[in-house]
Amino acid sequence: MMLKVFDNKEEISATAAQLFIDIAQKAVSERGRFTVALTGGTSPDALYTLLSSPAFKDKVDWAHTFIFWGDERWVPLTDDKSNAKMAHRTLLSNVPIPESQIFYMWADGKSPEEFAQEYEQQVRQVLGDALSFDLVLLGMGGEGHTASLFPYEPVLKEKDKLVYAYFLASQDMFRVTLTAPLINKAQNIVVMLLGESKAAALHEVLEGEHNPELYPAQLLNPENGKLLWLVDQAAAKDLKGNYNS
Ligand SMILES: O=C(O)[C@H](O)[C@@H](O)[C@H](O)[C@H](O)COP(=O)(O)O
Repeated sequence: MMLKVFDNKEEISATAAQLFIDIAQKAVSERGRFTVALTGGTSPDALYTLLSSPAFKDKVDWAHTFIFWGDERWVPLTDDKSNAKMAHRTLLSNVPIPESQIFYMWADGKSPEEFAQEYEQQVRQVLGDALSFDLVLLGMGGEGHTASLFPYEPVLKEKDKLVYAYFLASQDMFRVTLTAPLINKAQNIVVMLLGESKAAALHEVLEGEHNPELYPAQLLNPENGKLLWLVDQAAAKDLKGNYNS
């Protein structure tokens, strides 16, 4: 695990954009394609905008890029609550990626559970036996959830399914999420988080007792890949360890 602390969102976004490009270029040169799971929330919008800007856009081989999501709210893509809507507006509508290589976590007229099974098949088809994303981008909520791995939900104990759908009663909506076992097969997991509201949870996740039921982000533990936290000073303020050395 590595953690880097930055002064502001611009610096986090610029670092994440360069990482995205480096990982994409390495994946395409070694395996002929780049597979990435995007994240929602407000943390990645500047990253997505940067990636689609003239300075960065041509550095990613979009024709060989496959886009998935770490999690999604079960709402139509036009709904403001859709994680994909923001990614589409800031990134995907501005880069030359084939529509067939964008795997939205939503389909009309299906149950979320049925959809999750189909999404798992698509993940298996694209990732092959290794089931390893080149990059999984994530955020973290102020109570320690990541993707749609929310505290005390049965999804936290899922060992077999790669993609899981369930009704999140506290938010009165269905969620679809990659499970921890799949996320942990990734080559690179990058978690971006900003703001004081994340500070207590970040401290507990990284330095508190192991209790992933309460702090699901503790489930992030890549099998062979790397885990990198990109955080701002406010989110890092309760950390005791020295991570920047
Ligand atoms: O699906 C969701 O409810 C959100 O996408 C959520 O998981 C978000 O990613 C984190 O809470 C971090 O949010 P911020 O990036 O806005 O801090």
